[in-house]
Amino acid sequence: MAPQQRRRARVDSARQTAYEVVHAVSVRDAYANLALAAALRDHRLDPRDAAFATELAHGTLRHRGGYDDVIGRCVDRALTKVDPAVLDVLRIGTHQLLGMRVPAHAAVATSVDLARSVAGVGPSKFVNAVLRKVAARDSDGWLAVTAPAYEDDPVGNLAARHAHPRWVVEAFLAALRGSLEETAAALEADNAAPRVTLAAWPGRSTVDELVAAGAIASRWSPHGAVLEGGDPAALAPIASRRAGVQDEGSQLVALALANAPLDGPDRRWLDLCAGPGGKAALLAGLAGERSAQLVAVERQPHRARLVADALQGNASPTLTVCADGTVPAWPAGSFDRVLVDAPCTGLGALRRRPEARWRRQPKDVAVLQDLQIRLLHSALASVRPGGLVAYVTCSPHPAETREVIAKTFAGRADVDRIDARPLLPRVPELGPGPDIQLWPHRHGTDAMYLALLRRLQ
Ligand SMILES: C[S@@+](CC[C@H](N)C(=O)[O-])C[C@H]1O[C@@H](n2cnc3c(N)ncnc32)[C@H](O)[C@@H]1O
Repeated sequence: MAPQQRRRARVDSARQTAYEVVHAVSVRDAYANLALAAALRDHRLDPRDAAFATELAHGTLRHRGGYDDVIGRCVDRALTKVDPAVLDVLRIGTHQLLGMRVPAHAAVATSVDLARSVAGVGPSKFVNAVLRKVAARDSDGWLAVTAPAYEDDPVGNLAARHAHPRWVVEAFLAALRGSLEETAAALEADNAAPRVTLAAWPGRSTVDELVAAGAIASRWSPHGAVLEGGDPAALAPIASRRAGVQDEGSQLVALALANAPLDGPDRRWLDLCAGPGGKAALLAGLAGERSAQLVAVERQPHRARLVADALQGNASPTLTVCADGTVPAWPAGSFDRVLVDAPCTGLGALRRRPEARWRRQPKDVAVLQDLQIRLLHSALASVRPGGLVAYVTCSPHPAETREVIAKTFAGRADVDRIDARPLLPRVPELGPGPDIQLWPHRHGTDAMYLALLRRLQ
């Protein structure tokens, strides 16, 4: 198509912004939050248009699997044969039709304009024809076609209804010990935007300062505060890097490790998987209050730099090391407390990463489990006898949580499990123990998992 032909279509900036984000995720595997921030900057949208573009991009990405099913029933070829740019326009149009209150004529007309702009006149006619078919039913009408009946296949029904891949629903159901009702609540919670939570890093700022700046003290973390609206970066403690944006669940698991009773010395703390440094910043402040020192390890150089930045300004000395945590670069038994915040699927943080549920694949789990077990063995080698190890994931998938613990324990008589629940005495519904599972639908936090272990000899 000739460039002048593309230029003729008038596309509003909000939809153009959403398209750029959705397309960057589709073809470049971009992170939606980074792509959205860049696109919002480029297009300088006013707050109302920015909110519309954000909902359009996030909603489209969140529901992508379900929308592809609908679109697939409205085209005469496999979706792999549709131009990726055109497919993304169709997805954005479908979200306006089925997920937002955009009138059908506006959703179709603006999508036709967008298709003409990004792909040409021919594809814009195709988009018009397909979206008219999509518009023939509403969301419930399409679910009646695409979702299996709950009575026949409850997992398939929940997957379609709440826009999650089937394997993720199965993992949540297993983590929630077979409760379909709670699984539905967990899936629903994943589709709501989380509140912005802040952490006042001990020794650098206080919750009172965050409250004075407009936030509300958190329910459980004594270092947390919730910002109901506005840009967190505009708050003085955040701008001056004395506080950070951090989910309350992340704060709670770090606090459980820091507050667990420990016999003997308590001077050397290790964060084995520290990038980008949220928990390290909190732990470093807590360690400093007890004259302990935090060593933060991260394998990726650019993420190790982020850790060093986050720790800059900590009241007591810290050390950031760029290294592979599975190969300890320090003598065995060097540390008193060790955090393994293991690389994981991130299925516990789907609220913040709308595209992640469709990007992750079941085969990722086995690869990650192998690394998680190796990191946990390494942590157990790094802690002194009597010392504590916290194994943490932001995933509730049993293969990344209780299975990792069970497999690591197999053949080891030198490790004990500690009931972590009493360490968070005010937090309800932590699970049957001894480990802790937080959930968005129960706690309003990411689905963080924590197992606390003590090295015996
Ligand atoms: C879940 S993230 C940690 C989040 C971090 N604790 C925070 O609160 O900001 C896991 C991190 O482990 C790092 N990682 C992966 N493999 C590693 C390894 N073998 N050794 C050390 N770090 C590793 C990843 O690059 C990633 O930054």
